[in-house]
Amino acid sequence: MNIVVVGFGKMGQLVKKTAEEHGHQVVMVVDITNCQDLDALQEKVDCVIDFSHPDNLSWMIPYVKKSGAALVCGTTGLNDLQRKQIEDLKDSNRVIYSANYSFGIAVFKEVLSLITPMLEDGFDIEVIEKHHNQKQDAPSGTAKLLVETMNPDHEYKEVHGRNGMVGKRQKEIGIHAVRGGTVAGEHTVMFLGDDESFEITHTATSRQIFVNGAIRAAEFLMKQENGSYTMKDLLFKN
Ligand SMILES: NC(=O)C1=CN([C@@H]2O[C@H](COP(=O)(O)OP(=O)(O)OC[C@H]3O[C@@H](n4cnc5c(N)ncnc54)[C@H](OP(=O)(O)O)[C@@H]3O)[C@@H](O)[C@H]2O)C=CC1
Ligand SMILES: O=C(O)C1=N[C@H](C(=O)O)C[C@H](O)C1
Repeated sequence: MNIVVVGFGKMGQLVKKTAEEHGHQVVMVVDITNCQDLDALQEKVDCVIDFSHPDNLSWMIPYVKKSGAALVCGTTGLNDLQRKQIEDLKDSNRVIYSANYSFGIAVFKEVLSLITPMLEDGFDIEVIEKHHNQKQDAPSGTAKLLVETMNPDHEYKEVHGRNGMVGKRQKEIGIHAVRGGTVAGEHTVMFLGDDESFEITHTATSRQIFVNGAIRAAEFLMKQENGSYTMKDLLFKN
């Protein structure tokens, strides 16, 4: 597969290395400074893999539409319009967006879909995410994804941190972001009841799990028709 890697930070560098180890060709590494050079690229591009910054979407979306390349997007901190622009590619391209390409989080999400309705009465929900001190967005895209999964109809108020005279807890999900050191990513959902509580934690001990998932997603897209896919599709179809 011929791949264009967008962003050459911590993730982009590992995506290039791992894609090449899988026998794929990284035909260009692009960011906002050289994206205009894509037009001169001789090779056909099969897939664009993006782990960078939301600003890159302004040129990336027109590029994938024009070229027909598949898109694997992992950049977080997107606004609603940017999420919709990615989703809208389903009519013209093969696309997958996930705030977390690890298989553990894909399974975690399925578990939450199953158990949250059972715990609605009597358990308070809090989410804690921990990341390295270079992370630019908060809360993490994964924390948002887990909250969306538990709160599809917005029945719970989403409360980011607490400070001051906040009053008694309402029907809410508390979301807390911790930043420090080199933590690759940890997400905990806590269910706190009367005289009992439990929590589920996913810990990434390196970024390689995200990269492996993203490359597997790209390989999966190569076998699909145009459409928008999710990590759940990879769990059950691959
Ligand atoms: N979905 C998933 O599984 C995962 C998602 N991520 C997400 O991937 C993204 C990148 O993470 P990571 O590699 O750790 O971050 P880095 O900061 O290491 O790299 C970010 C890249 O984006 C570029 N960039 C920064 N600011 C801008 C801007 N304003 N406009 C255009 N490009 C910009 C940087 O270029 P320069 O070096 O020139 O600043 C760099 O190439 C983040 O959104 C992160 O949350 C991360 C891990 C897993
Ligand atoms: O920036 C990171 O590092 C990560 N970002 C993603 C997120 O925002 O959820 C995924 C992962 O936790 C690492």
